[in-house]
Amino acid sequence: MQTDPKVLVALDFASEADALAFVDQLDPSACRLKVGKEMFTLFGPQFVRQLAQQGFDVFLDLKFHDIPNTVARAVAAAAELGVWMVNVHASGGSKMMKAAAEALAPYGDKAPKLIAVTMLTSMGEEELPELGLSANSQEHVLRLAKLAQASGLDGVVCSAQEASLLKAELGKAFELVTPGIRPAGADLGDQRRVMTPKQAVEAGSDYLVIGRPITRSDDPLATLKAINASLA
Ligand SMILES: O=c1ccn([C@@H]2O[C@H](COP(=O)(O)O)[C@@H](O)[C@H]2O)c(=O)[nH]1
Repeated sequence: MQTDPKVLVALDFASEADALAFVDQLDPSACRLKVGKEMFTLFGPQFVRQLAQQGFDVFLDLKFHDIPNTVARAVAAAAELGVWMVNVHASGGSKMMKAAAEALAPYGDKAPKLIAVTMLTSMGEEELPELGLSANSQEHVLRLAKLAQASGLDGVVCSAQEASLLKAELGKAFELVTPGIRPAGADLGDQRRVMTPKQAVEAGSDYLVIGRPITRSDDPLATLKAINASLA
């Protein structure tokens, strides 16, 4: 068993009972859990507390993006919930990210890791011009990641395709959380900038966010076990 599991299973279920039945089969030493917008909107903070009480590290993936005061209060509320990681959008800017980091300072070593979303892994480079951006995806992600680092954040959400560049430019300690992970041959769904679990870790990903390839697999436990084995 691992002491610092790299796989964060994305719990994107429409039913709380189905999610809890799935979680009951998991071991906190084999994976961490991610709760996103669907489950938090449906089942709220009590659902998150329950996962934490079952011994899981929880990444609360609500991608806060608002004025600095609102985001600061939201990340502090996440810290009160006892989550392990929380995130904001880097495109909210440095004032917003600094306010979030300052709001977590009083929690000391109990503070959740604070990370910033750079460019969604569902987006392809060809979508940047419609946002008024002339950079390619590596340049865009690097720019936002540098801003997040300068704002005092612990790391970023990016695609594993940008991981080696970010590690080289921003150093080993700046943590990279990478969704868009697909075992070889798996359905991509709406993900565009993808890599396999093994490639992602080799490229420098610290944590791999994996949802449907595990939760919708015929045998989710066997799939998780195979992914963990591929990383060993
Ligand atoms: O850039 C991002 C940011 C967040 N996500 C979230 O990760 C999971 C991925 O699920 P899969 O089923 O493995 O595609 C999902 O909860 C997203 O909201 C992301 O995919 N990309």
